[in-house]
Amino acid sequence: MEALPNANSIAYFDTSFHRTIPPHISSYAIRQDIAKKRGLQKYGFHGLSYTYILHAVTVFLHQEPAATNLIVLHLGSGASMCAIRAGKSLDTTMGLTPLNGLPGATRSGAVDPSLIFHYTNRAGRISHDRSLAVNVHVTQAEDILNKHAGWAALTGTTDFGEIVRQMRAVEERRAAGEAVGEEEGKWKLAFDLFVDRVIGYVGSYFAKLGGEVDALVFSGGIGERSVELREEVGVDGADGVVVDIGTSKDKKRVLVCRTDEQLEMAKECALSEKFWRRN
Ligand SMILES: Nc1ncnc2c1ncn2[C@@H]1O[C@H](COP(=O)(O)OP(=O)(O)O)[C@@H](O)[C@H]1O
Ligand SMILES: CC(=O)OP(=O)(O)O
Ligand SMILES: [Mg+2]
Repeated sequence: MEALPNANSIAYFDTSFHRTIPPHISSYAIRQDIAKKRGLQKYGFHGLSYTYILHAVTVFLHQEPAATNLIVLHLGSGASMCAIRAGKSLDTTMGLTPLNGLPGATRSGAVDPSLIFHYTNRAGRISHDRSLAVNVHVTQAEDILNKHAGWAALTGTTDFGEIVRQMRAVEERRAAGEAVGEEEGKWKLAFDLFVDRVIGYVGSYFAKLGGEVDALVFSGGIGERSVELREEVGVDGADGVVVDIGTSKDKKRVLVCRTDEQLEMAKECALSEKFWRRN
């Protein structure tokens, strides 16, 4: 801003791609007058990434977006998934905020919302007795679930690659007959927990798309690089912007797409006529 004081600043909303999510999917089952007044609905995130991936994948498949159904996994420090029907977002795992859905580096992902009240209560169960409240205000719960949960809370690292390496090392030590402390089970717990949530949404989105899925697309640091995770979700593979890594057990196409949110923003700016008009 200081270096280019006369430049226009352009903001892109990471939620725009998800504006096509139908109301019965984007609404929460709460009073709708309050929901509308306060804007309490599913917005979804990683929209720039999904826009980029949809374009790259449809070019790769030689298919029109309007004729393409995908299940896309954006698995990075922040992780989400998207069901794309006829080139449009039908559902996504993040919600009103990025907290919902899959766990991530420091996010818990979906939890039973009542967990917050149990977490902040000494008794471990809901009570109206204030003396039982621990020194955690409910508003702090949002911070805890966003910034002090996920891999960081489960294992002490935010690096998923490290979790996979440690899990493998433990398995090797076990196989060699070495004693392994109970605490070392945390690596596998984090890995398996993530795989479980991912598979849960793959199944849900497969059903929502009526089984008509052109491809399952892996992206984000974990999706692009973790062969272990892809194997657990049912597939395996390589390198390039979009790579065909074969078919899953049910004969669905599996792709890996190196996503690029910055390039998507730059492209949208470059292609928008209005940004090139002189004032
Ligand atoms: N080979 C790998 N196996 C598993 N995880 C990996 C591998 N390489 C990178 N990662 C993980 O990818 C994550 C970062 O993904 P990225 O999409 O760059 O995140 P961000 O959301 O910060 O942009 C880190 O947790 C990193 O450990
Ligand atoms: C919503 C979002 O972009 O999350 P992250 O930056 O963690 O990927
Ligand atoms: Mg990210």
